[in-house]
Amino acid sequence: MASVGGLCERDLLPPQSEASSGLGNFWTRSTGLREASSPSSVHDRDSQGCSNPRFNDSEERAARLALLRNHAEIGHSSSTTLRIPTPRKGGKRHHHSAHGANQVFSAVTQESFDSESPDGLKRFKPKLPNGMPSYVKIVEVGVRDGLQNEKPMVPTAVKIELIQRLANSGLPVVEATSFVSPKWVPQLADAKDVMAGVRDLVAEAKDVNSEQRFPVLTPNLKGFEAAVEAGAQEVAFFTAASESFVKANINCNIEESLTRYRQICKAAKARNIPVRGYVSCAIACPIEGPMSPMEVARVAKELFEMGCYEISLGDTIGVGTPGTVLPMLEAVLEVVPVEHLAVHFHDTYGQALVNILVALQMGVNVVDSSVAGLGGCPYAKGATGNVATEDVLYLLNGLGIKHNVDLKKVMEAGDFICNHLGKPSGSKTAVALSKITATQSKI
Ligand SMILES: CC(C)(COP(=O)([O-])OP(=O)([O-])OC[C@H]1O[C@@H](n2cnc3c(N)ncnc32)[C@H](O)[C@@H]1OP(=O)([O-])[O-])[C@@H](O)C(=O)NCCC(=O)NCCSC(=O)C[C@@](C)(O)CC(=O)[O-]
Repeated sequence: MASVGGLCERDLLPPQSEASSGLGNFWTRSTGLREASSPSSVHDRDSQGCSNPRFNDSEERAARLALLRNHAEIGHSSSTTLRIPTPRKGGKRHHHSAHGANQVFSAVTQESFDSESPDGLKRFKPKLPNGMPSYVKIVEVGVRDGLQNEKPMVPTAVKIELIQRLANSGLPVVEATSFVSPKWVPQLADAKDVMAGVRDLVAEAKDVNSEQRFPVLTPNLKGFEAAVEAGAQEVAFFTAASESFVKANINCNIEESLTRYRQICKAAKARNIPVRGYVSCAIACPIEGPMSPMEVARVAKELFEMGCYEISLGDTIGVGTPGTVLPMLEAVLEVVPVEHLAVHFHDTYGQALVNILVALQMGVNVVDSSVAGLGGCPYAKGATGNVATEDVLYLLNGLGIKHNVDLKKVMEAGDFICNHLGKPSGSKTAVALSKITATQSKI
């Protein structure tokens, strides 16, 4: 077993792992519905690049939502309530005495250990709620969303090396930079040079028909043309559910942003370039406060209908909890199929992972994250970066969900950029694992 810096591979796994194959079977057994498949390649996707149709029709989706409600009863009044039912036996609420509860607990824990772990270590077998995807695509946004918030200029060579390291970890998507106004985002003024530095990586990914993509942000046609000229093979644009945020971020209103993006979609379609769309402030806006799920859904639907193959729903300031994320996702799922959705959580209040769990339960299988939790929001004081990629990988490992990313290499990329920035990692997983030595570790 490989060991790096006192860390060995098993340290990178939570107290259970590698059981993704059982997940889908469990889903199929419990529901009688078709098992969701992992996308073999993003190139297999439909005209705008989508595959892995997780819900073919609204009946399946309704069935999943019904299942979810069994786990968490959802109130449909204006303030949503989540109620986790207590265990039932014989149709009645079942109350354990303290002694009984201990007996039940020890039986459960013994059953839950996997005695056939290949390395002889005790691991918990994943015991998952229904409806989880068997594969999750991670969209790494640290180089763009993370670094755009850093005041000191990061040298182009450091950005290029960071992209190379992240790509080398197996991450299927690494957002490389933004072709935005350098007056608005000075940190990314070197977009053209960054793309020149990763040109070989981008070309190689295309040549070998690999899954790997290096999209760039483009806020208008000018940015799109510059991105294409610099060799971009995929672009993303961004609007929001909040008028004030759109004005602050791209100096126009929501409708004007949609008009710009229809132009980009048309130009991108002519060149066969896949387009991703972001809806910021999907939960709340730093200027306007809480957002209506219906407005988030309306904007997401517009982006989907104009040709975005994926819509990423951003909790830009990281204020969401399952209580607000769930009704937002429900509203969006009414108008955009789940296989076209991604979630993008910032972790300001430490809610990102639990929100991701809710999204997974809803069938979403694309998660944006940022190495070492880099980032923030220039319009919201105190807002922290995206959920750390390392933390998402640890969660997925624990759930037995495939992701095809090497956590150790992501941690090394995180060390690289944190050393450069002179700041500690924002990833709890990276911090914890970096303190564990191979001999100490029992996990
Ligand atoms: C959209 C604009 C350009 C409008 O800005 P504007 O000032 O209204 O634009 P303009 O058309 O009047 O042009 C002003 C100047 O910018 C130039 N310009 C115009 N366009 C470009 C371009 N593409 N690339 C380079 N230069 C450009 C243009 O040529 C001109 O140059 P000048 O004549 O003054 O020398 C500006 O507001 C902008 O660049 N905004 C970008 C803001 C940004 O990048 N925000 C962060 C990304 S969003 C985000 O992080 C959220 C997300 C996606 O992660 C999800 C989440 O967390 O919710």
